[in-house]
Parts: sequence; C-alpha cells; structure tokens
Amino acid sequence: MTISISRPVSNTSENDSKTAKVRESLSTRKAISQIIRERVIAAGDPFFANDSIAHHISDTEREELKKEIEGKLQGVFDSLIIDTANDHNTKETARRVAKMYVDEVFKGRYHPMPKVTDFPNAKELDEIYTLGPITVRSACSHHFVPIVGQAWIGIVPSDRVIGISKFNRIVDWVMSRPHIQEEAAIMVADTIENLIKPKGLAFVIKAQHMCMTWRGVKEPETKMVNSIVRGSFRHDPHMKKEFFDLIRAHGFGDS
Ligand SMILES: Nc1nc2c(ncn2[C@@H]2O[C@H](COP(=O)(O)OP(=O)(O)OP(=O)(O)O)[C@@H](O)[C@H]2O)c(=O)[nH]1
Repeated sequence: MTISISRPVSNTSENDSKTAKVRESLSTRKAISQIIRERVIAAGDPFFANDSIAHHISDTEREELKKEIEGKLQGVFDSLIIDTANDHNTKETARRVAKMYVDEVFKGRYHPMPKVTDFPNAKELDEIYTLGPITVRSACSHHFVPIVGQAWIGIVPSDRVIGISKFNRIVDWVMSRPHIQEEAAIMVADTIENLIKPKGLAFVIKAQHMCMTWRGVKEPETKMVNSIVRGSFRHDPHMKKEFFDLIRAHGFGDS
C-alpha cells in the first residue's frame, strides 16, 4: 500500500523574493524621526531643543517616534553595559524614558499647546494683576537634568483676557522642553504676548539648575533669576516697581 502525504507546495524562489522585498522595504524605509525632520526643514521651521515641532507630528507618528527613541535608548543602556535583559529594575527603562521625554518632560516639543479660551476685557481693566508663584519644571539643554523653580507673571490687559489657570498651562507647556533659562523666559513672554497682546507684560523666573546642584560645581544654594518686562512695565518705572513690590509680597525673594 502506498501512503501519500500531502504537503503544501512550497515555491522556494517566490518566498525568497518576497522575504527579500520585505527586508529591502524595511532597510530603505525612513525612520519616523527622519520623515518628521524633513517635514520641519521643508517648512523652514527651526527645531532647536527648545522649539515646538508639535504641529508637524500626528498622534500616530508620535507613538512611532516613541518606539524609535526606545530603541535608541536601549542602545545607550547597552553601551553603558547594563544587563537590562535580566535586571528587573531596568528591563523597561528604555520604554519609560522614551515615554517620559515625549509625553511628559518634553511634551512642549511634541504635543500641541493646551487650548486657551480668551474673553473680552469687558470692564476695560487697565490696572496690573499678578499671578504666582507658578511652579516651573524644565531641563537644561546642556546636560538634560532638571531645572526647578518658580515664576511670576504681571499683566496690564488690553481688550482680551484669559482664565488665570491658562497662564500655568502655558508656562508648563513652554518649560516642558530642554532650555536655558534666559531663552525660556523670552519664549513664555512671547507666547503670552501673542495670545492676549497685553498693554504690559512682566515675567520673572527664579530656578535652581540640577546641573549645578547634582553634578558639576555641586552648589546647592545658587538660583538664577531673570525677568522680562515689556510694554508699560518697561516704559513706566513706577509700574515696574509696583510689579516687583507685588510679587515680593507674594513670595518672590523669600528664598
Ligand atoms: N546661561 C545659562 N547657563 C546655564 C543654564 N543652565 C545651565 N547652564 C550652564 O551651562 C554651562 C555649560 O557649561 P560647559 O562648560 O559646556 O559644560 P560642563 O563642562 O559640564 O560645565 P560645568 O557645569 O561647569 O561642569 C554650565 O556652566 C551650566 O551651569 C542656563 O539656563 N543659562
């Protein structure tokens, strides 16, 4: 008796060519960071560490970008000779750090600005109001370690006002990028100015840089303070003084 066993017919040369095509497309497919970078360059937009590139990235691409960053960070941990395959503490660290960069500490680069509703300045208020302290969290561009501090805002409104919580949201969004403090202050001031075009705008930031406390000179006390004054705060010394007196009364200068 002859028993015949039927097997699926395997067309080896056809399969080989399919595999080759998949390999080729994987090897020639651009990394998502490259696709986004080319888009940003084509638009003529800057992409320094403290620039937002959120408007060039879709939600799906952001997820893909995190995967790419995770792979690259894994390479860093491999080069640091950490046994991430067996060390229960660092097994998922590449994924965690990629997510932390894109969705949390640097979300001001990859996520759009929070929605800000503005209202008419119905009573035509043209006195100073101040807001603070606003907790500031950022990271320095030089070492990628935290900058932590406080900020105060002074406004003399024109015809539009925004809800006060939106100032905290804007500060958080702008600061959530790698920065140097001087440029961060200018960027926050520019963002607020573009939104409500106030008659006067003051922004003061006081922060401690972990690149100076945790490493380097290891100086635990030094804080950097810088201020931006525009419009009526710049032209009128009495208004400027009133602003600084007001924020001093609300904690600026206490430590
Ligand atoms: N102007 C300014 N400098 C900053 C800021 N954040 C960090 N720095 C400083 O940037 C400098 C970078 O200096 P480098 O000499 O390139 O780096 P480094 O050799 O690691 O320097 P050290 O920190 O002195 O060890 C350091 O002195 C930091 O203290 C900031 O927001 N503004």
